Parts: sequence; structure tokens; C-alpha cells
Amino acid sequence: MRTAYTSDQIRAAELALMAKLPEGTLMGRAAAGLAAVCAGLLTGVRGRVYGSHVVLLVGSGDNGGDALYAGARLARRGARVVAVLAGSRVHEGGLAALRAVGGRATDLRVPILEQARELIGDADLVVDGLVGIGGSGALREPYATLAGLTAQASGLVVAVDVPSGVDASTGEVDGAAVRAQATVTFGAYKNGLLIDPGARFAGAVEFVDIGLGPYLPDPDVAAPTDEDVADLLPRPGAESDKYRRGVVGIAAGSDRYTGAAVLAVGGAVRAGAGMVRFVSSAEPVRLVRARWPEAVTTIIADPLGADPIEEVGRVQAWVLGPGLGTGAEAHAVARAVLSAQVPVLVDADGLTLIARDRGLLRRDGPTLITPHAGELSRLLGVPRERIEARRLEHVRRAAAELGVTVLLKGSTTLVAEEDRPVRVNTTGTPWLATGGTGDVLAGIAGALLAGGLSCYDAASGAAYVHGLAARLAVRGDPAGRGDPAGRGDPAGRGDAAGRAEAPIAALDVAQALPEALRAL
Ligand SMILES: NC(=O)C1=CN([C@@H]2O[C@H](COP(=O)(O)OP(=O)(O)OC[C@H]3O[C@@H](n4cnc5c(N)ncnc54)[C@H](OP(=O)(O)O)[C@@H]3O)[C@@H](O)[C@H]2O)[C@@H](O)CC1
Ligand SMILES: Nc1ncnc2c1ncn2[C@@H]1O[C@H](COP(=O)(O)OP(=O)(O)O)[C@@H](O)[C@H]1O
Ligand SMILES: [K+]
Repeated sequence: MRTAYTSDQIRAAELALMAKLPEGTLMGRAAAGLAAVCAGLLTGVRGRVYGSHVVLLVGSGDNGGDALYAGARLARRGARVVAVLAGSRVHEGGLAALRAVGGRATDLRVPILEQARELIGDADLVVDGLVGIGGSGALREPYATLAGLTAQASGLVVAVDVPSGVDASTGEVDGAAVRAQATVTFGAYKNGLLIDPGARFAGAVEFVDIGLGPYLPDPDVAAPTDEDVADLLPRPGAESDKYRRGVVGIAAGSDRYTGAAVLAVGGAVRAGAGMVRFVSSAEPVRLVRARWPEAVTTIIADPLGADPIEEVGRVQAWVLGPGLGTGAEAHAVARAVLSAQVPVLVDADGLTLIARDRGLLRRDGPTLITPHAGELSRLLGVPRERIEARRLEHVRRAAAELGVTVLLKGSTTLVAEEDRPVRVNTTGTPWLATGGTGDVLAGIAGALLAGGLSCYDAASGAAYVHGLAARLAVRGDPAGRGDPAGRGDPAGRGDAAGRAEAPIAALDVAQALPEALRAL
């Protein structure tokens, strides 16, 4: 599990560790690690550090101190280093160290932005040491303009600890922020490096160990890895049969919306359900049978009758909602499904129904909801843009207010359950932003619920394999090991190998699931 923390948690751990070490030890470790990453990147681009132009953006706190000490190390290797002093104060020790090896600082008599514009334009490397975990709120001037100027840099941009302008605790970006190709982070991951919009600004995250490990508390956020997901996925044993592996019931589709049902059933079949029982009206049942003969189907004879799902056999978990419709008949089906005591996943139209009738959520079994920001907006009465800007806050709020497990979809998928670290998914690709992929996800999570996983594990495991399958489908990568580096790296959204990518359809994601599961 890759764990991440808020600024306050990191600061408390740093204080405890610092108390046991001579002054300056931690900053020394941080600067050495930062310089090593910068030197590696410069060597990769230019062949050597010697002669490169390095610009340090230096704020008034210790983040600037890290940049200055690292700059001194690069200057010692022959880089031409200039520090743009942007704060009301500067880390004196760091500045002295830089000057001692021939590094320069900007001329305080000339407007800082004038000098910075030219320097940033010419630099091989810009090091962002404006603010780190001490930042709060939107960047003030001149930091905000400096952060904006980094977008025009033709060289590399490396952020120190966290890109300035990104809230380290939440990933929120309120105004300008530095957009980095790489972020060198110290001691532990910060939440903001894993969660959008902040994660998008961080680029590839390089971790530098400064010895904080033993002092860290329980994490605030956790990102499962290949190993974690492989460990939690159910696998059949010698004595397994289809019932023991888990039967998932899917109540989805309507005469008007048929595709969602086919996709959800596909996700469940391909994710390894022991059996899928599909229940709906006649037309979706016909189409599901044609595409997935494995599914056992039931046509609901009387949706408004006493128990519309009476005819369906036993299931270990339900998926409710994709394409179900939102009328009286759909509401009756939802009420029947939600009155079962087994885990129920509620998605799509099911979410519209519970937004209208919260009473549906008062039930005995565990509930997992899988909204995108628009659906959560209706459930919480908060504008969609606000949810997208503050994903961590709202996924937690939904779990607390509704008393359910919440999987919030979108550019960063988060899973929240009260009193647990929020799980963040690091697989996936923006190519997933296409109609129907959410239905496939619902089917996968339903299969995992039926296989005995908790809502929390089923949701995070499903998001992981769904994202992995999408990446494989996008790259047409039959070997299944397309981009292990990019996959393991929370910020490595692209394909490090530069493999060509192509659009995918939702069914491609379902079809790539076996490959994704084999690759784990
Ligand atoms: N602690 C440790 O053991 C270790 C810490 N390490 C490093 O220290 C970093 C934390 O350093 P920190 O605490 O000095 O805070 P930091 O991030 O430099 O910024 C604080 C200053 O920024 C300013 N400022 C704030 N918000 C602003 C805004 N919106 N807009 C504009 N300005 C804003 C504000 O300045 P002021 O306005 O007061 O002049 C404030 O004083 C950490 O990220 C890591 O890099 C490593 O060396 C490893 C060991
Ligand atoms: N920009 C993005 N980057 C990564 N994944 C995304 C992005 N946008 C959407 N997704 C994923 O695509 C899927 C879309 O699901 P959903 O919004 O329910 O669509 P649909 O209802 O059409 O199936 C979710 O798994 C979501 O996390
Ligand atoms: K920074």
C-alpha cells in the first residue's frame, strides 16, 4: 500500500524525528536527494550536469532552503545556478551555501518578475522551491506569477516536495500552481500528489527517504499496489463451485436503455463471478442473453407487484441501477433489491432514485454507491465543479452523511468509508472517459462483492483492475506488461515507453479484464 498524509501529519513526524538528530540533518538529506534527481534528469536530457542553466525559485520557508542547498550541489558539479529570491525572507544558510560555490541570486534592485521571465525562458532546469507543506490558500504574488511563468519554461520543471500552489493535504488547486514534470517529495507521500487536480501538476513523483517512516501515524490516504490487489482478489480453490465463488444479481437495463445492462453483466462475467443472475424487462434480457449466454436471466413479470424479484434465485450481492430508468417501476425494483440483506452496489439510475428517496438507504446490508461527480452533486446538493475541485472532502462527506461506502469516479477515483483511509486508485487512463465504462466497473465490483470482499475492498479492487484493463486495451498490449513503471507510479499517467494509444469502447475494457487479472 502506498500511503499518503496531510501536511500536519508530516510536520508532526518531522518534529519528532528532528528532535533526535543534529540540526540541519533532515534538510541535508532532502537536498541531497533532490540534487541527485535533478542531476539524473539533466544528464538524461543534456548528457551532463556541467554547464547546464539551473534556475531556483526560492520562497521564504524551508522549501526554498531545500532548493538552495540542492542548487549548491548542482553548482559544485559545474551547473550555472541562479536563485530567484521571491519571498520576504530567505533561508540564509542555503543562500550562503549556494554563494560559496559560485551560485548567484537575483538582483534585489531589479523587479523580480522581469529577471525571472528571462531566466526561466533560458533554463535547462527550473526548481520550484516557492512553498511546500507550509503553503496555505491560493498563491500570493509574486509567487502566483512565477508559478504561471513555469508553464512557459522550455526546460525541465522539478517541484520540491509538492508543486507550489497545490494543497499538499487535499490536492486542491486554488488559482495558479507550478506544473512540474517531476516532484521530489521527502519522507512520505502527501495526499495532494495522488489526488486530482493536484496530482496532474506533480508529474512523476520521486520519493526521497529521510527516515520519517517510524514516526508516521496511520495514513490519511492509501493507494493499493499490484501486490495489494492481487492479495485481495478472490481465487477459486479445489472445493469451489459456482455458488461458493459468488453469485451476483444485476438489476439493470430497461426497454429504453439496454446497453448499460450488457456492459454491467460483461464486467461481472469477466471479473470472475461464479454466476451472474440478470433481472430486467424483456428487451434487455434478450440482449444480455445474446451477448452473455453465461448469465441466468429473469424477466420481471410485474414490477409493481408485491416482490418483483421474487423469482430470482439466491445471490450473494446485487448491482442495482445501470440503465434501470427512474420511474415508478424502477423505484419498485430498487426498493425490492435494497430490502435484501446482502451487499448492494448502487450506480447510475439507482443513484437518482436514492437521491429522490433517501429512505431507500435505510437497510440492513452493506451498501456501496459508485457516483461520478454529477451524481454525487445530486446526492449532496453541492455543485459538480466544487466536488471535482475538492474530491477528498466530498467523498468523505458522502460516506459520513449517507452511512455507506462511496466510490467517487472521475480523473482520480477515490473510495471512502468512515474511519478508514481514503483509497485512491492509481491505474486508469483518461481514455476511460467514454460512455459505458462505468457500467463495466459496476459489474466488476459486484462480482467482487459476491466473492466475499467488503465494500471497501471490492470498490478499490474493482477500480484498480478496471483501470488496468483500460490501459491494456488502450495500448493493445497483448503481453500485459505494457508500462510497469507508469502503472506503479501514481503520477505516471502516460506510457513511459511512448507506446501509441487508441480510443477504447466500454466493452473493450471488459474484454481486457482477463489480461489485466493475469498481469497482477
Ligand atoms: N520540517 C522538516 O523537517 C523538513 C522540511 N523540509 C522542507 O520544508 C518545507 C516546509 O517548510 P516551511 O515549513 O518553512 O514552509 P514552506 O513550505 O517553505 O512555506 C512557508 C512559507 O511560504 C509562504 N507562503 C505560505 N503560503 C503562501 C501562499 N499561499 N502564497 C505565498 N506564500 C505563501 C509563507 O511565507 P511568508 O508569507 O510568511 O513570507 C510561509 O512562511 C517542506 O515542504 C520541505 O520542502 C525538508 O527540508 C525536510 C525536512
Ligand atoms: N479523466 C478521466 N481519467 C480517468 N478515468 C476517468 C476519467 N473520466 C472518467 N473516468 C472513468 O471512466 C468511468 C466512467 O464512468 P461513468 O461516469 O459512470 O460513465 P458511464 O455512465 O457512461 O458508464 C469511471 O470509471 C471513471 O472513473
Ligand atoms: K514547491
